[in-house]
Amino acid sequence: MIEFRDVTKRFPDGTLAVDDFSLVIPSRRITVLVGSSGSGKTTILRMINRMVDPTSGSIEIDGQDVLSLKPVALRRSIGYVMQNSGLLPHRKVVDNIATVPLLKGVKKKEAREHALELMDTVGLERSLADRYPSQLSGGQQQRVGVARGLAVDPNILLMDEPFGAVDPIVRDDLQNELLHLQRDLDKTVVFVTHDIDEAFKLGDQVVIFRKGGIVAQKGTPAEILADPADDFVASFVGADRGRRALHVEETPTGSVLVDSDGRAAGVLSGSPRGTAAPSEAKAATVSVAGAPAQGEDAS
Ligand SMILES: Nc1ncnc2c1ncn2[C@@H]1O[C@H](COP(=O)(O)OP(=O)(O)OP(=O)(O)O)[C@@H](O)[C@H]1O
Repeated sequence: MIEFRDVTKRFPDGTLAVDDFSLVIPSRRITVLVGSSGSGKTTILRMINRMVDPTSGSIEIDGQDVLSLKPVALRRSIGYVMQNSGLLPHRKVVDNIATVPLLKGVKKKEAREHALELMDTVGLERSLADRYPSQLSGGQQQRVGVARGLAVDPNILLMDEPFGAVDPIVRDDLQNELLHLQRDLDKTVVFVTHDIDEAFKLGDQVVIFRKGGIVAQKGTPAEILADPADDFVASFVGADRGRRALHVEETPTGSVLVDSDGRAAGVLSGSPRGTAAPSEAKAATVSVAGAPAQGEDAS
């Protein structure tokens, strides 16, 4: 579990990037930070691995204050995937993936072998191993970025708009692969995006920011869709335009909240079957399959 407590970040030039931010990020789930540009999402992400340190407040990973951990060691133990993949242009794919293990002293042969296995994991042909990043498509480069993020077998994977620069079809593929990976590898993923559709697709927990870094709402996608906190959230998630107008469909296993595209947005429980209408969903317990269990904190 990662916990932000009353965290504020003011940069030396006076910019208040994060103001009194608190959040619990459950282990082995995907938490998505989504919202306006400049609302502090990247700064929050970077405070987890000490690329940025808070001005006040605390950030704990499994009860340990990150400020008590050495920044370099912490950074090398947490996966980080960024937009445009951040690959080193003069290094082959396999060496890009092996960068951090090599820095940590893993033998070259072993690091390369593991890198090839990671190429399998993220759906890259091993025949691409000796290419340079510029010889790959954007989607392939992002997969290399994900493989590199996984190379130290981190418990935590930070992803800063990792799929922002690829076309919608490739993006959809990469999102699906991330969901599969998460199911198989059980990482704690913190994911930053501008795209609310991406946030709802990937997030077990979604945190919506408004301008000024204020948290407008946090919850499971189903909770947010069923009960937007205010007009800003309703507009941001499209609920006000009916784009996501929710209705309840009965299935053999219970009541399922379905959006206007026919996608299941969540499962309703706590209301008698057949009686839950969208407006009543507020009163019901809404949960998304795979959402964090209460009190779970192991990583
Ligand atoms: N090193 C820095 N020095 C001064 N101000 C900074 C620095 N890094 C970020 N900021 C400012 O802090 C605020 C939050 O930036 P941040 O990058 O965290 O937002 P964001 O929500 O990730 O934005 P985007 O979605 O556009 O990437 C912005 O006003 C930004 O200009």
